[in-house]
Amino acid sequence: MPESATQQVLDVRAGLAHALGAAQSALDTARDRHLAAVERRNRVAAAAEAQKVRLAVERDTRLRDIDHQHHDDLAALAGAAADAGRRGAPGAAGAPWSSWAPTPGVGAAEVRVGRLLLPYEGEVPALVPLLDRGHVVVRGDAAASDEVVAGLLLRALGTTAPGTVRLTGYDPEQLGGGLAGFAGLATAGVLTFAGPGALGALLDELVDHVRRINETVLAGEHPSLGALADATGRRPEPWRVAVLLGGGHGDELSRKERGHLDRLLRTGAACGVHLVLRGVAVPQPPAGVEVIDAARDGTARLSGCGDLPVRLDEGPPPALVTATSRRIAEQVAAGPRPVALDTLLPDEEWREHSATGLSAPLGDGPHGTPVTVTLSDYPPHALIAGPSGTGKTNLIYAWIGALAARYSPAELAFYLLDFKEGVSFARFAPGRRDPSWLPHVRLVGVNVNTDREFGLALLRFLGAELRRRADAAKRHEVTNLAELRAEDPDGHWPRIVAVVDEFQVLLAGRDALAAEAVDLLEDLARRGRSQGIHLILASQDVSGIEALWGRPALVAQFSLRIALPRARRVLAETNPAADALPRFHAVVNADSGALEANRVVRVPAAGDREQWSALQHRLWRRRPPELSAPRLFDGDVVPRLADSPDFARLAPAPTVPAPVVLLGETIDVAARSARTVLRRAPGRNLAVLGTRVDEACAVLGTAARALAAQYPPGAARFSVACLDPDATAAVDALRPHLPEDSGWYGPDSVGWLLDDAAEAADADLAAVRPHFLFLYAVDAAPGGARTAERLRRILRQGPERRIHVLGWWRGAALLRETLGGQGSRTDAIGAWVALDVHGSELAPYYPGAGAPVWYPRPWRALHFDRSVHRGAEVIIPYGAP
Ligand SMILES: Nc1ncnc2c1ncn2[C@@H]1O[C@H](COP(=O)(O)OP(=O)(O)OP(=O)(O)O)[C@@H](O)[C@H]1O
Repeated sequence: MPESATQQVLDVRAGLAHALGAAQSALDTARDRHLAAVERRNRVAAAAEAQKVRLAVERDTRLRDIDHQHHDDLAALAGAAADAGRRGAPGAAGAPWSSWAPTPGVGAAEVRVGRLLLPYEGEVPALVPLLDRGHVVVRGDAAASDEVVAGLLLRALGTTAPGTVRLTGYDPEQLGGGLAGFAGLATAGVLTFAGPGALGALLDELVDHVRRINETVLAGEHPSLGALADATGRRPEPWRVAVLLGGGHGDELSRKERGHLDRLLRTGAACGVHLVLRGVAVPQPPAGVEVIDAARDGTARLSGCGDLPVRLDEGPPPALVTATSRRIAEQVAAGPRPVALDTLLPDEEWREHSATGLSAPLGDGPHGTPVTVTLSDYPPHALIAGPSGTGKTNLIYAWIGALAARYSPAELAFYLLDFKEGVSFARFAPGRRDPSWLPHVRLVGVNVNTDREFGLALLRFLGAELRRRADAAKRHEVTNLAELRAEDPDGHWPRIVAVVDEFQVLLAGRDALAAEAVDLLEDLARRGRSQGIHLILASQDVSGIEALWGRPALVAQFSLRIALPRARRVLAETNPAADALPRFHAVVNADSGALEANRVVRVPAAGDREQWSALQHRLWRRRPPELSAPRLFDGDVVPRLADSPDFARLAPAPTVPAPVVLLGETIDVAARSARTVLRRAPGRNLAVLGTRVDEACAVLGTAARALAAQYPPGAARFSVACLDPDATAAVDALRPHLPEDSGWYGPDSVGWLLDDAAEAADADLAAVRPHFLFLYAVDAAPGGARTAERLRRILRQGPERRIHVLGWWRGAALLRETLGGQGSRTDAIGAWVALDVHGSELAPYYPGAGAPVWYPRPWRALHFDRSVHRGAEVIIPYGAP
């Protein structure tokens, strides 16, 4: 056993040991597995953790990306909206008040009222459509609404040309106080108010206005005024913005008014009629009406901005409103900016023919189309009226320019006379600064207001031309200018246009001159039409011209009527069109002023010298070489003997049967010299009468120089006696112009001269050579009755014997004394020149019962020569050579 037991023990031990070992091994294995599993689990757990972190990061990144994208999209949208806002409301339509200034003509489609409240740092303006687009209804908080209305109006005014937006305010609650800042506009008519009871009338008027625009302006051709303006570049009618500030009571409008209001809200915008309503309920605003709901906190909802809240701008600073209103009113009062003269000029100059008439545009009509004016058989003559400063002269310039550019001088000739103070037509004649002239102009008369004779001279000249044309027509057996030109193609038959500005001066007064002028006018007006002679008479006020209205037949010939703003009576009595004309506009009416024939024309500025001279120089350079400069008659200029064509023609001749004495310039179209002929015949003496030394010396000096120019040396005897010290200088100045052997006498020596001449006058035979005695201040000759007796003998008998007195008496009565006193014969004085002597004093030297009409005026004289004159003529003494 022991052995076995031991063995057994050993076996058991071995078995145990084995089992232990196995167990140990299993344990180890198990442990290892456990460890591995733990490790694996740890790894998995760690991986799971990392994944979670990654996911979170990923999610955050994605969320951030989405945020950015969202933000960018929003910014892009808001930026685009802001851009669109700036484009839609440029300049004064959108600028902040701090830097606001009017930007007329930017053509804003919308105006800014505030900004959208967006989570975006840039600013997106909130805009509302107004001019040409729609209407605005403001509701809610009263103060905020007032500010919105003020802002809207100021922006509308600031984006348009002054005067092109007309406001009407209806403010029954505050009686205009709601628009107080804009009151300055009222002075220029840009803002008018409808009184508390006048809403109905205002709406009636606006509805009528819309109807008129639709019928007469749009006339089915354009859908709206805005479209018409886009198509033509011109806007014929202003915008009318009616601001109705109600009290917020729903019952304010009658049914009719409500109907009108609805109509205007629907149809007004196309016709430029816009409503800005505050406190006037509009239950169902139609499309095109923007509704602004203003809250007390300065936010608002705009119907055009959906749900986006809006922060309203503050109202414009009151000082800005008043200053802008004042400036706009000033600009409106000053009138529109002028159009350029060039708009009247043709593409090619001098292409037209005047055989049947003269047509030229005078400016443009309301739709921008030129308004053409024609002078022809009908209408033949024009009457223009415009109070001072309304542009009458400018209109005449424009007309002359438009005609002169179309017709060559062979087709058209102008005779221009201006009775106004000043020299408005002088620009057409060569001057000191500008030698050019308008080639068509044949005569320019300026500063003729005291020389009505010049107007008469023009009419006489035209009368003679009329006869010449009528004779030519008879010869060619034709009846009018067109036929004459066809029959006589080589003849020079331009149409004549005679313009007389301020013609009432010519016709004023009830004297012989006015009577003759009216007769001539009537004849010219009646017969001139067929002979191509057209009259344009212009006046500040034709209504006062009795000479015209007493002759309806004369007035009827002037069927072309042109009225400038506020001109009276030139149109028909029932035609008030001139009253409402804007500045620089005219009503042209080719049917004697009948209402239906009115055409309104905007006249371009032709007064500007630069624009004018460009045209005149161009035409002047093209003038035919044979054309002479026009005759310039300037009543303020003293003519010079050296310039006298008649003086230039005088030359020494072997025999001089009819010695010519020149005296001064006549007032006529041809610049003739007044003359008297000292034939060998009784009475051929000349008396100059009056106290004015310079003029008397000028007349005698001219006479002496003219006579001297006709004789070779020694062929005539010249004796000069100076008996008034004031005449010494003039007499001395004459010396170089008279022959060397002339005799010069003073108070001490004049007796010898008179003795000698009286003796020769008594002689049986005439002197071999003529003797001319120039006696300055005859009445001052010493010697009393003896001198007078000798003088009488010389005056009575001298001319028969070639002894002629050219004497200056310092009064008509003094001459009478020389002749033998009251009742004595005066026929020894065959010709006289009166200076400051009244017409009545001249009666003894004037044939017939009456006396000549003569009111002395500076540097003018009245000349009468009983051998040739029916009546006396006014002359202008020649001045310094
Ligand atoms: N169409 C126009 N556009 C711009 N300016 C004008 C126009 N017409 C006239 N004017 C300006 O208005 C002023 C007065 O014009 P104008 O001398 O022609 O008037 P008038 O009626 O002849 O006045 P008056 O009889 O006192 O001379 C001038 O300065 C002239 O340049």
